[in-house]
Amino acid sequence: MTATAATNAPTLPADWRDFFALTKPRVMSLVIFTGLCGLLAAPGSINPVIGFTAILCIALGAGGAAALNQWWESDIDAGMKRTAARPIPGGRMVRGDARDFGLLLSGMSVGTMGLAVGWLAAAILAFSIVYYAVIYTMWLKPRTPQNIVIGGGAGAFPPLIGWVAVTGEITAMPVLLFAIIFMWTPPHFWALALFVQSDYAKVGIPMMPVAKGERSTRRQIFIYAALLVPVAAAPWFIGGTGAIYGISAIVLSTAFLALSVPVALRTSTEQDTMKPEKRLFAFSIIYLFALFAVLVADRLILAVPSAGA
Ligand code: HEM
Ligand SMILES: CC(C)=CCC/C(C)=C/CC/C(C)=C/COP(=O)(O)OP(=O)(O)O
Repeated sequence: MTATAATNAPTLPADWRDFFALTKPRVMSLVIFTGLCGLLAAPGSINPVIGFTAILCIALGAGGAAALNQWWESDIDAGMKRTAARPIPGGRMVRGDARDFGLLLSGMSVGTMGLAVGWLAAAILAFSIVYYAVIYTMWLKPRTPQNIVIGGGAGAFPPLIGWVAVTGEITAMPVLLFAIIFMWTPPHFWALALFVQSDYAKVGIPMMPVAKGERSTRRQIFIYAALLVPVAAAPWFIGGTGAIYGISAIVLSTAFLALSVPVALRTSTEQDTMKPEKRLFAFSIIYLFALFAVLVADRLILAVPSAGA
């Protein structure tokens, strides 16, 4: 919960698998993918080696921030079933090693991004690391049920960073890509929080279902999913993409909204198997992968002259 809280003494030596686990690789795969899609969808071109370096830096920065997150909240992780086996609460790593690893990855990623790619992309990367590790993890998460609404901004930066790595400037399109993930994060996370809420309650984290109740959380999931429909389609409305993206975005977002309806209509007395919540959470991940894939497909198809004329 805090950097000074007591944690288990490690009983096993950490190996590379524990350091890898510290970067939350499964969650980060989508972070890296959205960053890559931001880079590939941006107008103009980038030297492939520099483009690869930019994506590597996003991966290292996100992994470093995840390590700092686990350094800070190892006692919270120890108290929840879902996270108790992580390297620190699992007794395989000392907290200081996680902190040093996180700082090293973060420093290397920002420095390399600045020197090899550009300082605007590096500054946004640095800000997103601080956003996740400090603003979200240390400040908002233990204090307010709005933690992930505001904190969700951290995970929304990668496509913006990828885009800026190519163009060197912040324009409407990368801001819209940021806005899409920003709107997507509350339904993504609260769907999961509804079926692991007892874990969060146990460790005193005021996640929305714990702090404001299920009814309010379910209503808010629907509201954010509804807002996501126009926000996801906005890149098409402003002429930043073609119809391939636009129509796919509307179809995907409408499906996401449709899956949020049974979640919104249920009441707290209907706990049972939590099937609608699990379905919405699983689809949230497919949704974002698909939306960003289609953004790139749209750009590549439109860029091929024979396909457009
Ligand atoms: C504050 C914002 C967010 C919160 C609180 C959150 C929380 C979570 C949690 C607790 C899980 C459960 C699995 C695990 O512990 O690894 C999860 C899964 C996942 N999240 Fe998020 N998430 C957030 C934002 C994001 C963002 C921005 C992305 C990517 C763009 C993302 C991608 C994923 C993916 C891919 C999984 C599935 C991982 C697996 O298969 O185990 N999340 N998220
Ligand atoms: C480039 C860069 C820094 C990107 C940021 C990456 C990113 C996806 C940040 C936000 C979200 C995230 C994984 C939250 C997990 O919540 P949690 O840490 O509260 O979850 P837990 O309960 O599993 O620890």
